[in-house]
Amino acid sequence: MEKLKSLVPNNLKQMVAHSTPDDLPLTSSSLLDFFLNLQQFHQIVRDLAGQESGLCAKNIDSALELKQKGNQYYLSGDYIHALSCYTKALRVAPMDANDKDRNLVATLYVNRASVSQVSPVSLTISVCRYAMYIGRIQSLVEVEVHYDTSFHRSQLPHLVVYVEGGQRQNYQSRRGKVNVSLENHDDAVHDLTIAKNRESSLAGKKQIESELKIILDQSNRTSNKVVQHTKNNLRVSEESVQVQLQCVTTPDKGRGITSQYDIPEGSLVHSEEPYAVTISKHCRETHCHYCLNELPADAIPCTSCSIPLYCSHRCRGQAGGQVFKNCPMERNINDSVFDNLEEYISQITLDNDFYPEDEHIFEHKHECKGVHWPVILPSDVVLAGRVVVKSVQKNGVSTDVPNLLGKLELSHNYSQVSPESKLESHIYAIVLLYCLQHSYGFELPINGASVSQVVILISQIRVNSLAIVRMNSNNYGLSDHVSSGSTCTVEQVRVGLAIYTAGSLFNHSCLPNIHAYFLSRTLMIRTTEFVPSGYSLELSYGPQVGQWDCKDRLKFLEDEYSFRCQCSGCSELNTSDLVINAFCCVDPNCPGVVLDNSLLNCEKQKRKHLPAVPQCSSSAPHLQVGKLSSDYVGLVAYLLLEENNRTSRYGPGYCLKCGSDRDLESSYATVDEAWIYIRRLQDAIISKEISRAVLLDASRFLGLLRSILHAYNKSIAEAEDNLAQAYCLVGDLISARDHCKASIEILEKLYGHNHIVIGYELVKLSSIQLSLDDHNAVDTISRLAAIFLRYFGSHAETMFPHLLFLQREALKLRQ
Ligand SMILES: C[S@@+](CC[C@H](N)C(=O)[O-])C[C@H]1O[C@@H](n2cnc3c(N)ncnc32)[C@H](O)[C@@H]1O
Repeated sequence: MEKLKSLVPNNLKQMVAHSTPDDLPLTSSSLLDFFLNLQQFHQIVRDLAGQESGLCAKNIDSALELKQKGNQYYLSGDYIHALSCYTKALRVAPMDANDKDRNLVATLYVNRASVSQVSPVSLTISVCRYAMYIGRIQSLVEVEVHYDTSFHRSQLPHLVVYVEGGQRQNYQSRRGKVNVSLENHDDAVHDLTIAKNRESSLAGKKQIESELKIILDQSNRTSNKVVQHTKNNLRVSEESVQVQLQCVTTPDKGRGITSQYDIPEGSLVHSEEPYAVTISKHCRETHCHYCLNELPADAIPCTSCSIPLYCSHRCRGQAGGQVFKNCPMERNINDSVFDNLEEYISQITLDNDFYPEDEHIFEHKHECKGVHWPVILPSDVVLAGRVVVKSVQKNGVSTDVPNLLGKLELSHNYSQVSPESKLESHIYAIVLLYCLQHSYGFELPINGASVSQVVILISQIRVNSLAIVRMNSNNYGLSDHVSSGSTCTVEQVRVGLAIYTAGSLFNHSCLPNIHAYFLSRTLMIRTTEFVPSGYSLELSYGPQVGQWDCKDRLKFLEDEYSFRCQCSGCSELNTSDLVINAFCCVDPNCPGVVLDNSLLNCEKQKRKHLPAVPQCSSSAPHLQVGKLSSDYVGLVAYLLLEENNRTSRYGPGYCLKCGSDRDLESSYATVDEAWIYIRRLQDAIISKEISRAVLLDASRFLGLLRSILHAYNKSIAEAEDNLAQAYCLVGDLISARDHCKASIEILEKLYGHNHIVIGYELVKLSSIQLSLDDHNAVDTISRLAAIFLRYFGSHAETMFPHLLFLQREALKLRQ
């Protein structure tokens, strides 16, 4: 893209750089004319969209080689590697290739099903997952599914389902394997241990031992993984939205969403399927391209180009614009397994049981054949491509792009974006339209009008798209010998980008009263506090009070979304913003706050930016200065920032309470020095080599930080957290617990006691407490469970399966 940019003549660049939405048809057609006469442009489009140069990896020789390797692994009893080889072979096997007079793809599916003691593992797992859903796991561990060995492409597997009676020889072993697939590692280890004890042959014992080792490895890697694919899918329909929302126009934020009635805390207020989605580039090999959940070992590639991978036939079918009949997820929970089992199995295995529906768009078609552009163009541009294609598919090929996209009615920020960004979106719009025409082949008019619409669309996507995230967990530095597999910290991973038409109407607040999360690709929105009728429902687009100070939040929102935030967090004083990056008073007995110039100015600005109309404030009560009569810091700062009280004594570097002067320059120098030692500790944590000297230095400099920074400064919380992690690693859990608590104490001041961030921090604390057999873990776990319930409601365990483990442990401690 840089190449194309450099070729644009200066006068055209200037014209585009200073364009307004009204000029777009002219600037777009001028740039289009220029590119059409440019050899390099046509070459770039050919490289990006040409199927001949595509990534399509179909190759019969590689497929046969991989199949051969898989067979060798299979014969040697290494089923995990066999499965991996067959899956890789499936990815590259041409659909029509034959091997020994049989269709190669069909053979590979049979081979894959034969893996794991000829029990078709993925099918058994699916059956068990279904059984789990309807509460019949105990009876289903005895189900076996057989493939007819004559399975051929045209002749789908003949399935026999029966309850195992007398054959209990391998029962525990098989159940162990199923449990592994369900990430139910404790049970798997238990089952396999029994199987090993029962197994009489030496070879059999060895094999089970190797499986046990794999499970323990897997368990270490995934025991805390938060997202469970199938559970995600299954639970979507369990809870329905009961609240009637309305779209209103607000004076300072454009359209927004309110409720006509009071809404209790923790209510599900919105649920929506995306209009269009695209997978994050770093997740293309690890996550399903349709539901965005993590891929299982037996992933399924696109049959024609083998590039996108799916977690199931169902997802592949849906990406191909098809839906299943009688979705089993919507079944009555009391349905009998055996009434539905055969039907269920046929649904998850038979491609021909799909049928197309208008609502389901063939998402992948225009990106098929291994073309390069979905991998190379930025995610928001690829998403723009999906929106264009969906519009065309829904409304017909002949319709004009301008009319199609108008229906989305999304807001945009084209007028406010930088000149550089305007030029880029022009270039991307032209390239995208040519790529779509090349690889998808629809008759889309490419002219000034259509290009300008795509320029606006890209701008709309930048303002309105939501990043789909998954929660992932890490071991909190507890070494294996102390962790007993129970430790966990949570981080968010972006797995996709999506447009939700109604979801994009929710405005931003740095003190949000709703929380968005995703089950597969379904957006869920839930209130995190009581919302009175008529109040705005606002989520956070990223930054929140407690996370960054006000000036950093404002900058982020200006840079990313081109608006000056008008939320109550940015226009009313709150304790968090005053203390998050503040210094303390030089008088150790004074609790006052010392701010530098930029922080002080930003806090003073809040008074100027108070909105004309009283806000529907969503701020948590404990953060509102007006209600902070008991919070000394907040009250003092409030009074001193009043215009009347503004004297030079209360400028930058002065304590806002007593007026004592702090030397900011030397304070900054000391803080910088302290951070050198804390960063050394962070590096040591990453390398897991923590020397006593590094630990002692970091502790000493934490003391120094505490003597300079305000007691609620976020850097202290971070340093405390680092020390907690380091002490975990060296096995000093008592010190780890103290530092962890100290960090939480600060974060509670910044975010409020019931914020989800506190929930995640309490997960760490409870892990340490459990490892210490500390009975306070019971309270910590019940507190964090209440927070998760507030943010995720009935989906809490789906989003965070580790919760179940923690609750079980709390129960044990109580007994
Ligand atoms: C995703 S849209 C939300 C719906 C939008 N208000 C509309 O009318 O379509 C995001 C845009 O809403 C406006 N907005 C959202 N939150 C805001 C806030 N806290 N302060 C000011 N403007 C806001 C900005 O113009 C932003 O670019």
